[in-house]
Amino acid sequence: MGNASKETFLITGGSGYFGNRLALSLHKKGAKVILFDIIPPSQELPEDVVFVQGDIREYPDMEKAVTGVDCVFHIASYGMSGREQLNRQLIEAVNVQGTQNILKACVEHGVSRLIYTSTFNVVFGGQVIENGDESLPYLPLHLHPDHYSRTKSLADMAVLKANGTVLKGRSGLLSTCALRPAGIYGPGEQRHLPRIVDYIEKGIFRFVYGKPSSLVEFVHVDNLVSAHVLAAEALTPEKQHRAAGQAYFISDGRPVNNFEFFRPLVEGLGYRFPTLRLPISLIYFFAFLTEMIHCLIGPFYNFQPLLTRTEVYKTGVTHYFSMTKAKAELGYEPREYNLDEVVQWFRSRGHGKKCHHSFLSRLLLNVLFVSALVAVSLSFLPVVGS
Ligand SMILES: NC(=O)c1ccc[n+]([C@@H]2O[C@H](COP(=O)([O-])OP(=O)(O)OC[C@H]3O[C@@H](n4cnc5c(N)ncnc54)[C@H](O)[C@@H]3O)[C@@H](O)[C@H]2O)c1
Repeated sequence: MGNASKETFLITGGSGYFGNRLALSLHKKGAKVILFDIIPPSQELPEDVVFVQGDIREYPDMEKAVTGVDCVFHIASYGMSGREQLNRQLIEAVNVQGTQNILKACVEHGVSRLIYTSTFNVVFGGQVIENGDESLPYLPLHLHPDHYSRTKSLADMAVLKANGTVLKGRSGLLSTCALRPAGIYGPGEQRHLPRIVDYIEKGIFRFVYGKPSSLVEFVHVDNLVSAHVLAAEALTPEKQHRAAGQAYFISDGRPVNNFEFFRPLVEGLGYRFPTLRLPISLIYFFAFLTEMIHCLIGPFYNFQPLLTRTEVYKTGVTHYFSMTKAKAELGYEPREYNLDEVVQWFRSRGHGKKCHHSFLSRLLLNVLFVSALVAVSLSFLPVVGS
């Protein structure tokens, strides 16, 4: 990794799944790594990896953290999935104001490189995208059905706009870029996989939805780490600041049907893959109802919605991107991974089918499931007399 072994990297959101993995990789290469997060890392870190507890919403915290740093990986975010998606104020404060604080702190304290971990969602809002590239415009902000995607988009714009800002107190400019990953997977991933395994184990994963030909993408955590390391290099003068002011989509480069992608996990844990396929419009409506109900009773009982609308189209509507720009400009070469290590990770923690449900409990689950479906379908019908 060139000169990076002598450099100091700050990772915001460093206690999260991806931030932590990036930290370990940079540390292995001999770099000095500082993790910045509101919560301490859940895993033990090598002794010389520094953890700074702080909040990106607090500018003084950021000022302290960036002092003496060569390059920032801005990864901290809030509101991506589940019930978090519905906490609008916090999402805005972390994703937008937090990003502005970091950019300001970099300029004020002479940090010359910043890589932002963005998302596919900045251009995707439920429309079909086949082999899209970075020339695609941002999705108009009012079309984002969820706050997370809208605020990630605002942060992505702010980061790219800050590229070329004159640094205070030293010569030089701030170089920034945005990496826009697909859904992240890998052993120990905590955001999506445990929820999916929970649904499989509770017998809720009994159907798939959308067309079998719909394609989405994922990125293995280590491919995403390599893209970030390459992006940090591509912002240096040695690489002619090649990535400065640029955005890159990052995935494994293998479009796949969302549910087929998870088949090895379902079957690897000893469960039957569902054969029932439902129309995506029905599931979208169900997600809409769940969000409405959450809106009403969320302040008293903040339950985890089964699915949100964004999750429905992220999993059921075709959207995949070309890796040509990342390959050409960053030298990104995704390695091939499968879900074997993920299955092993869950199995080694006691997951996997152990015994068969009794006939009665299976019957009860089926009755519950069919009743829920009938209730949702009936709510599509106009009310008699109205
Ligand atoms: N997980 C995915 O599938 C996915 C897909 C596309 C993009 N991304 C982006 O990748 C990045 C990493 O994702 P992840 O799954 O590792 O997320 P994560 O939730 O595991 O990590 C985010 C970290 O940010 C920290 N954080 C939140 N608010 C903070 C604050 N105010 N101050 C300081 N730290 C704060 C959290 O404590 C957490 O440790 C995020 O920016 C996310 O938007 C993730």
